[in-house]
Amino acid sequence: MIAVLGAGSWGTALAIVLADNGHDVRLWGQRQEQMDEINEKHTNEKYLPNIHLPEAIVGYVDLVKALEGIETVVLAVPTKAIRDVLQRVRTCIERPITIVSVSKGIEPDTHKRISEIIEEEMGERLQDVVVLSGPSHAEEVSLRHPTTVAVSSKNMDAAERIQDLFMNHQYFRVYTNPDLIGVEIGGALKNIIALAAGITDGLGYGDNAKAALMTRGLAEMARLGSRLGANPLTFAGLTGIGDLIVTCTSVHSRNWRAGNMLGKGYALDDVLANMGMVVEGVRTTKAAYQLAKKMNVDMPITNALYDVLFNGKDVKSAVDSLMARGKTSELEDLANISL
Ligand SMILES: NC(=O)C1=CN([C@@H]2O[C@H](COP(=O)(O)OP(=O)(O)OC[C@H]3O[C@@H](n4cnc5c(N)ncnc54)[C@H](OP(=O)(O)O)[C@@H]3O)[C@@H](O)[C@H]2O)C=CC1
Ligand SMILES: O=C(CO)COP(=O)(O)O
Repeated sequence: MIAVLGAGSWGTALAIVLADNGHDVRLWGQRQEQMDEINEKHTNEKYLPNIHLPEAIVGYVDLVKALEGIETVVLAVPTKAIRDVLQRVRTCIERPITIVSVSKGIEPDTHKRISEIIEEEMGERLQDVVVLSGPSHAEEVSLRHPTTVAVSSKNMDAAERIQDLFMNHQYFRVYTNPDLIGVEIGGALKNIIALAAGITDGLGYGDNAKAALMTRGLAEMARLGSRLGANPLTFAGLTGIGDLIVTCTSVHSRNWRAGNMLGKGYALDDVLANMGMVVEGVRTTKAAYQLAKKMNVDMPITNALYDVLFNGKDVKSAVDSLMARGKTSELEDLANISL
């Protein structure tokens, strides 16, 4: 029995994987009518339209009941809700639990990764935290289309247990990667680049601009990541370039879609109000901007996006100012290693 906290797109899609793998799943959400829909109709139309959910998924609105006797919890709420949800979880459990973190972001102001927030909030009530990340749109996972992700943890035995839980030999393939920092930083920062890629698409620029953003975006992801202690090679893997590709090139991506609307001239508040789902890249842009300043790491795309999102800079001038920068070498400061 596994509990999945957060009945949005990703929590529900991962509940399907777990149910397909033979597990009973308690899917916890905060709205009674949504849990009734899951239990009576076996659907979650708002987040995964036209998908029939396996009957092994049972919706719970009562967190105490959802967590009764549970040892493994998948945490699938937006990053801004994580502290609040964990503070409630802590009071509901009697023994330490393993938490699988599947949310992607960095916290503004504290600059903590999600696994660090989980450790801080759970204290002694935490057995292990395992991060699951990679190129994986919920919409495609729920259709059982072939998908690959990676898991990482400070305790790789725990990561392997979670690999076994999620991996199946039909459509969901799970790799391990011991580089916890790289896995989390890649998954968080790719959302910034996806917003930027959406903007250039919205402005009507073509494939050259998008390839430039993705490549130079990956360079700045690796630059900050390696300064934080990540292995630069992780950025060439599923949780780096893999997730960057899927997020920058897919209409499923909420970050790309939000960027696309900004590129077409819509205001940020209207874009977010109309999305109806989380756009993590906005909050992560603030965190990465602050972190890059603090650590003196050059992140031109992140800085340009920060100006668009938080200083009202017009999108076209943000792209123009990126192109107007002084000359540099492609490999300069690419990673915190000597080349
Ligand atoms: N969607 C995807 O394909 C993927 C998403 N992710 C990551 O997973 C995380 C969750 O994203 P996703 O599922 O897509 O988001 P959605 O916007 O689809 O769903 C968010 C869910 O979280 C719930 N929620 C929000 N705030 C709270 C709260 N305070 N307490 C309890 N529940 C809350 C919402 O409930 P309600 O409906 O009641 O508002 C909703 O069920 C994000 O960090 C995202 O980056 C990672 C990989 C793939
Ligand atoms: O992380 C994701 C795919 O791997 C989902 O991206 P979006 O949040 O942009 O939809």
